[in-house]
Parts: sequence; C-alpha cells; structure tokens
Amino acid sequence: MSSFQRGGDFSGQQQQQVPILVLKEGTTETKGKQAQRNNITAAKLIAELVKSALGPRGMDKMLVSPVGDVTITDDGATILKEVEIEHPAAKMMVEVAKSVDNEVGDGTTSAVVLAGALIDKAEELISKQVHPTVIVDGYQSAAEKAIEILREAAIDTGDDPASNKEWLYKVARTSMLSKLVSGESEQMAKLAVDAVVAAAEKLGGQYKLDADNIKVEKKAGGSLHDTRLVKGLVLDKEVVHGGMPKRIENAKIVLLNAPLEIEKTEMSAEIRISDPQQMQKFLEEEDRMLKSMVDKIKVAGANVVLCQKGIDDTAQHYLAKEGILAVRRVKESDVTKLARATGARIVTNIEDLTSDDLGNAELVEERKVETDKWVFIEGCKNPRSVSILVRGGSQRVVDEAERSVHDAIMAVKDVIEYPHVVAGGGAPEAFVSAKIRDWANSMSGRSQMAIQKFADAIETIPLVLAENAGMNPLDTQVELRSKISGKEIKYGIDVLGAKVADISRLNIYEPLAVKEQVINAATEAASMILRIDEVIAASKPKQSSSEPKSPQYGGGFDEQ
Ligand SMILES: Nc1ncnc2c1ncn2[C@@H]1O[C@H](COP(=O)(O)OP(=O)(O)O)[C@@H](O)[C@H]1O
Ligand SMILES: [Mg+2]
Repeated sequence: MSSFQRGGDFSGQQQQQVPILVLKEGTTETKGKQAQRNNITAAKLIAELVKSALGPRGMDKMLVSPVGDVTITDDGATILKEVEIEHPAAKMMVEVAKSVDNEVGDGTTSAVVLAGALIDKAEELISKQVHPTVIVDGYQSAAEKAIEILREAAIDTGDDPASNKEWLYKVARTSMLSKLVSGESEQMAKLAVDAVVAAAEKLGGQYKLDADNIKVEKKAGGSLHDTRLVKGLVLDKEVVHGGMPKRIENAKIVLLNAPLEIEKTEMSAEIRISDPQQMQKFLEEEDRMLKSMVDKIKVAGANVVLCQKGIDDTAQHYLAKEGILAVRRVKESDVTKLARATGARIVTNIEDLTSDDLGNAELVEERKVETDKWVFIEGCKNPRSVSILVRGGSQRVVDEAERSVHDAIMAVKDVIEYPHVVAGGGAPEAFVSAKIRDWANSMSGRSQMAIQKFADAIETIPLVLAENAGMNPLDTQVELRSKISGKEIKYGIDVLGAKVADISRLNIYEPLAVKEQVINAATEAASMILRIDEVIAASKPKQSSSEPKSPQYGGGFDEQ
C-alpha cells in the first residue's frame, strides 16, 4: 500500500516537482496483483463460510450477535446478514445473496458458492497469465449458454399451475427439506402452496403474486404441527377493553390513523380553575368530545375499530357500551394490509368518517394464542389476503420455520409466475457442466479455457452437496460424469441417501427461475470482483468520543 501522491508530470503548467495531492490524505490504494489477490481471497472466504450449509445435509451455523442474541440457521442469506463483514469484495458477495433473495427468495447459498467457485477457477487462469477480461467474457457467454441449456431441458408445468398443485407442492417441499423443519415439510409445504394459490392473482392469463398479500406471524409454543393457514389477517394485539364483544360476525370495520383521545396541545398550556363547577364543566367537555367521536363511528355503522394510535379510557368505555370491538396501536404495516384486505379506507380525521370508509370481514374474533390474545380478521372482502400462523416448540424453531415458510412461498411464487421447473440435487448443474464442456470443445483460444472453467465451477454445486452428505467428492465426480447423457436432467446427488441417483424419481424439484437467477447473480458478482485491479480506500473518519462509529463499516445488509 502506498499513499496516493503523484508528481505533476502530466501537465505543462506544473514545472516544479511539487507533488499534486489528488486524493485526500490518509487514502490508501492497493493496485494490480495485490488488489486482485486480496479480493479473490476475501470472496473465496465468504463462499467457504456458507459452503457447509448447502443442501438438506448442510450444517447449521450458530450466530451470536454483539448483544448475545443467538440465531441458528443454515440459510445463506441469514448467515451473511448476521455476520459483520468489512472487506469490500466480501461485501459484494453478500450483495449476491441479497439480490437472489430479493428476486427469487431461494438459492442464496448456491449463488454464493457458485460465485466463490467461479472466482477460484479464475485464479488458476490468472496465474497462467490469462487476462481477467478474457475470463469475464468467457464466463458471460458460458452463463448465457447455461441458461439456454436449462431452458431447453426444463419441465413446463403448464399455463395454470394453480389448478394442478402437484408441481407447486413438490417445489415447496424441496425448499423446506433443507431446513430445520424438514420433518414437518409435508404439512408446511401444503400450507405454503395453499397460501400462494389463495393469494395469487390471474391477470391477462398470467399469475402474479404480491407477497404482501401473505402475512407470516409467528408465536413460540405448541408444535410445528399447529401451524395454520388463516384466510385473513392476524393481529398480535388484544381487544382493548374487557367489556367489549370478543366476536363480531359480519364486521364493518373502521381503520383509524388518528388517536381516539383528546389531543394535548403542543405548547404547555395552563388552565386555572377557580371553582369546582368549572372543573366539572371541563371534564364534561372532554367527555362530550370523546363521546361524539364514538357517535361518529356508531352513526357510520361500524362495529369494529382498528386504530393505529391510542384509545382513551373514556372512549373505550363508550365503544364498549355501543358493543363495538376495538383494537389500539395496530402496526402501520398491518393497517396497510387491512385496508387492502377489508376494502376499508384509512381515516385520518374522524370528523370525515362516513359509511363509505368502512371495510368488511365475515368474522373478527379475539382468540387465545398461548398466553396472548390475538385478533383474527377472517373472510375478508379481498380473499387474497391470507396469513400463516407459525407455531413451534421454541422461539428458535419458529424463527427458522418462518424463514423456511418464506423460502417455500417464494419458490411457489416463482413457479406460478414462470411455470418451469428442473430436478434438484445438483442435477441441473451437473447437466449444464457436461453440456458446456462439450460446447467448449468446439471452440478454440483463450475464451475456451474460461468456458471450461465455468463448467468446472458449476459442477461445484453437486460436489458440495455430496461432500455435505458425507460422500467422497472425487468418486462422486467420476460417477456423476459417467452417468450424464441424453437431453434430460436426471442424475444428481440424492443427499439423504448419500448416493448419485436419478433425482427426478425422488420428486425433488426446483423453480427454473431460481437456477437462472443463481447463475446470473453469481456470474455478475464474480465478473465484478475479477475486473477490479485497484482498490482506493478512503481513510476511516477519526473517532472522537463524541462521534459515533459510522454504520457503513458494519454488515452488508440493511441494518434493522
Ligand atoms: N432432498 C434433497 N436431495 C438432494 N438435494 C436436495 C434435496 N433438497 C434440496 N436439495 C438441493 O439443495 C440445494 C439447496 O440447498 P439450500 O440449503 O436450500 O441452499 P439455497 O440457499 O441455495 O437454496 C439445491 O441444489 C437443492 O436441489
Ligand atoms: Mg433453499
């Protein structure tokens, strides 16, 4: 590393040897081979970190946050989200996981492992003096070819996968098999499919799922078997007043984004009351105002109030007297979902409330969930709003179950939106690897070398799956290569049986969308990292005791 100071030799105006300071003092730069080596090492380390978590026999990681919270997971995105990463190239690997997670929701570990393998293979070429640009070009065209090969070999699940849930179910189950909840994967997969089919919308012959239509709530206690699909929404809040009804059929719902309270003035005002009558009057006035608010609600014809803000005790009393069920401090995100689900308009000024603003649901009911009481809103006007209430023995189990439900929902969404699937277990990667190797043989020159390396890199996926299943990677590679032929994706790793097998017979299927995204994201990240030949790092701001540490040096994901 050297300080970025250069002599003024590029301009005639600089006659003396006065050094020009281009970058701020303290800036460091790393160039050429050194920069490349650092980046490659960092990226490979990240891939190494998540590698052992790939597949149903992947090991879990126990992550401990600075305040001592423990997360146990084998989800690549979650692992990378929890660990703090400093190195810029390593952060780019984290970005891969993030982008795959956002786009298709599954395949995050695979993407990081593939990116790491691509970089690892590129290193071999770089040491043979192949220029990174040549490698990047080779990788890019190999990735395109890989996707073409996959599209040709993928299974078309038909235009209306929702009417034949079999494929969706297989895909959901596969995505869950690799998580803690694998024992309950049958039941959980069915739930995920039912949720997506209920929530998806068919627009112009094309299914679309707005994932916001599915709310996943979790509560520790009971067992995973108690996990339920609710056709509606669940609020983890109780009915605000003991005297209110706990069950309302044919609900007319007000969604209120204003307090049912007398608002305190901004300035501190003082009222001097000299005689008790005045005091009485003052209280009566407050009472009258609250009553008129409740009257407004009554007149509009509502029997349920879901309020984002607080509800004053007196208002609660009047609401109870009118037989209205009310919940206070409902989360903003829930209010938005409720508006969509029930068709209610969010009211910000109670004076404006009319019957047109009300939403509808067949049933609003408070139910006991373990020691809590939650409010269920079912049979909503918009039947596409559904919730999955995840239960499980402990907080850690429900946390991991929630993540796998999320993955399964996303996998099913991928298939209904892009109705193609491929067998799993590394079979598609092994197939692509073989086909690309053949294709490379028809070429010449240096790009051929890069394309061959791509074929080697993508073969890492089945080999890592095999390794995690306790199989010998070398023997597996030989056996796998000998079995691949024909036009169909078949042979891969039967991870649970720890052998090479025809995966299509095991009903392990994955969305083609995930495989495409994994290849694209990994190739992109590897290319980006390989193209870098200079790292210029600004000096970190000096830390004085009054200045908090800049958050940009923390982990890669959005901090929550
Ligand atoms: N029962 C199984 N047998 C073989 N491979 C499986 C099985 N279940 C999942 N897989 C494979 O495991 C890989 C996904 O592992 P996973 O840990 O979920 O990582 P990712 O984050 O990439 O989705 C895929 O290649 C998938 O085909
Ligand atoms: Mg997965």
